[in-house]
Amino acid sequence: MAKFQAPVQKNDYIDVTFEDLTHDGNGVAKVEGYPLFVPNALPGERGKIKVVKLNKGYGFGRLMEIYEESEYRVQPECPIYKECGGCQLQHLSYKGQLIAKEKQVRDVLERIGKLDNVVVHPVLGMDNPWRYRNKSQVPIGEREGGLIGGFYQQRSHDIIDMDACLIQHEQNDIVLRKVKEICGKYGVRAYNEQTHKGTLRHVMARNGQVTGEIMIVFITRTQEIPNVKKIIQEITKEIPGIKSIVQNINSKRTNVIFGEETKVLWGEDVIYDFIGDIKFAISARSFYQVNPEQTKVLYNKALEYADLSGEESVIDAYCGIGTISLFLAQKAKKVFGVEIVPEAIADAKRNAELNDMENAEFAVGEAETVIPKWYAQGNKADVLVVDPPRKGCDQALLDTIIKMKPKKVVYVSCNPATLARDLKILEDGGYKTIEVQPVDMFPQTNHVEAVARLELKL
Ligand SMILES: C[S@@+](CC[C@H](N)C(=O)[O-])C[C@H]1O[C@@H](n2cnc3c(N)ncnc32)[C@H](O)[C@@H]1O
Repeated sequence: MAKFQAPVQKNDYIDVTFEDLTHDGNGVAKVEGYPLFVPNALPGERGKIKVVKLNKGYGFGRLMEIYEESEYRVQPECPIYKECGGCQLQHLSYKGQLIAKEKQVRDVLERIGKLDNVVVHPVLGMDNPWRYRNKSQVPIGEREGGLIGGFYQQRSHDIIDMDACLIQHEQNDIVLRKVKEICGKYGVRAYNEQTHKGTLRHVMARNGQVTGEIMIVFITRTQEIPNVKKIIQEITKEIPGIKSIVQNINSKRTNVIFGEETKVLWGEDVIYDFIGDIKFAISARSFYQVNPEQTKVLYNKALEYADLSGEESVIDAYCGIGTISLFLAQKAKKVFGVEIVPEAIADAKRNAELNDMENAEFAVGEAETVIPKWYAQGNKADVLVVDPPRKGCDQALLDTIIKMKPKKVVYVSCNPATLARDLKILEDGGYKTIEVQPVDMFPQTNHVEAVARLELKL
């Protein structure tokens, strides 16, 4: 077999023009068609790079000098942007981010979904693309006897201590600073991955941005937290708005954050928040969208695409705590939600009651198991909504949708690549993708959400 020969050598210094941006925020330059991915470079820029790694079909470079800057390049706002892995696009203006995200969605729909003619609308962005996150979840470490907490440095497990995160709601910054200070003062040791000793692994803070209610979750290796009573006393005194303090125990040697056991240390087991007029109870383990302002935009778009008259039976697959289900239930005859996390389904049932909605029912289980079972029992939906995790829908669910033939499918996605893959399967199975609306739920990062409207072809 012929040995692979790249048109450049490792450690070469070369001048390039950047043509594109990858989905993970790297600039792309091509040398004789061979792509080189370069962090921090932007489309339209010219500069000098050092070639640092060569793979068979692509390589990596380091940006050494920019000769011509993109009109969209800006100074990153955050002082730890370079070290922290949380944001990838702070060096691109917000207008530039929206243009790049629209292109990203359009490109994968064409490349993976083979959908050349689908209408992709401009991304719906935020007026203020900062301080939007309602949830902060950080690993805890130690330095000079005190506790530190923040993000892992890119491609490492070294913790960058963080006092403020500019995409985080200010309330969560305050909570995290206080928790580090108070727990450190009372002798709580951070968990050490190497020795598998110490107590505190992660801290999660979540706030209801409409209600101002706060939940803190301590994720610990051990059942006991030293001086826990004093810690709680001080936290509840120092943090206004605190409604719930919860402990989750994860005693395994693992990268997975949460363990199986969750117990309430103080206050309620949930906090409450509103999206639009609907009130939601949110427990520690339940998924809840991190950007509430844009969630309303996203759910209203899903509701618009479902185009309900009040007579429809609707299935909401991957329903979480029933957020989309209850939005749809306002306009549908009946909504059936399915979700794999039992705590989330308990929240969903509580949420239906909380809002006096009697036309929503919820089931625990895998969407790909429960929905085929419903179909086998003769149950059908007029409209089916899916909002899967990043890996997209399971093939068994897509097969059932194709057999069940709901007139409309609304696909909410946080990963354009799996969205495109699944739309292709649904298109091959008799659906037409009419339009796709990207929504920027995650400004400053490379992530983008999108909602697609599909109709059954006649
Ligand atoms: C992107 S979230 C969407 C949740 C909800 N629609 C919302 O907007 O808040 C995906 C949800 O799917 C759930 N999930 C993951 N795999 C699943 C599966 N195989 N079957 C059902 N639910 C699943 C997750 O627990 C999570 O709540």
